[in-house]
Amino acid sequence: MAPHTEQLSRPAAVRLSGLTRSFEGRTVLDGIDLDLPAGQFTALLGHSGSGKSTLLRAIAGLDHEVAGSGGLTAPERVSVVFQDSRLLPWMRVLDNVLLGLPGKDAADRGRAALAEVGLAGRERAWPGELSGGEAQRAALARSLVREPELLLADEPFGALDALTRIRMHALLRELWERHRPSVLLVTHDVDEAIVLADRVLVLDRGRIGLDLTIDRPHPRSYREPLLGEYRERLLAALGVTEDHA
Ligand SMILES: Nc1ncnc2c1ncn2[C@@H]1O[C@H](COP(=O)(O)OP(=O)(O)OP(=O)(O)O)[C@@H](O)[C@H]1O
Repeated sequence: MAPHTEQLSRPAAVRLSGLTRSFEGRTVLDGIDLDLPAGQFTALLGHSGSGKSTLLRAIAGLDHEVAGSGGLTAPERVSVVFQDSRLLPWMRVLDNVLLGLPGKDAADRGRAALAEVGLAGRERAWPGELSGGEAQRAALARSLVREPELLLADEPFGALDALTRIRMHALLRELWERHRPSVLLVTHDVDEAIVLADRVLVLDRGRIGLDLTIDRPHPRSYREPLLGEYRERLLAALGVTEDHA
């Protein structure tokens, strides 16, 4: 894995400067400064209500009321994956993947993307016929076929069972290795962040409370003892002590 210093020398895919967001007078994001270098896999942790989705929506360009002293830059091709697949139930899986995709070779690209996520042969299935994990695979295919420079993922595995989650982790990391988009993964799960990401941010009281580089080779295992040190630092930043555990 490239060391953090090397990553920082790459051009920033996302640059936030003084990003602020309030709802009804309550400040949720309080002047966030952040660079996400191109091609970096970053995870964002934080308590429920800390503003993770708000930050992600701002970066995705979905929030027009966000304010910033120096602004917000993000790449043109951005894909977003949510906790639910958001597949349209009246369209077959391949048509969901292709929705709005230009080009004569779109269908071939869509089929290739489905094959990449392990859904070859399911092109004509209806979303309702897919399991939760398969639906999320289809959602990933829909994102990847657009060749995003930035993939924003908001708890994409939050609704899946533990075994499916582990398989999806391996798949996401594999897809990242192959396509190298910048990734910002919002999660509640400290282990998911440590196993997948090369950099983990903790959002706390409207600011980035901790910015941690996970300098360990991939693939990583949850049982890897050296990851324990990162886990402890992240849990401490989240205010989780042994008493809470
Ligand atoms: N459209 C909105 N109107 C009013 N308040 C909002 C709106 N969107 C978000 N908030 C508030 O902003 C705060 C941050 O919400 P956000 O969804 O970003 O948190 P989160 O860290 O993603 O939470 P969770 O982990 O539970 O999904 C919450 O207190 C929420 O109620």
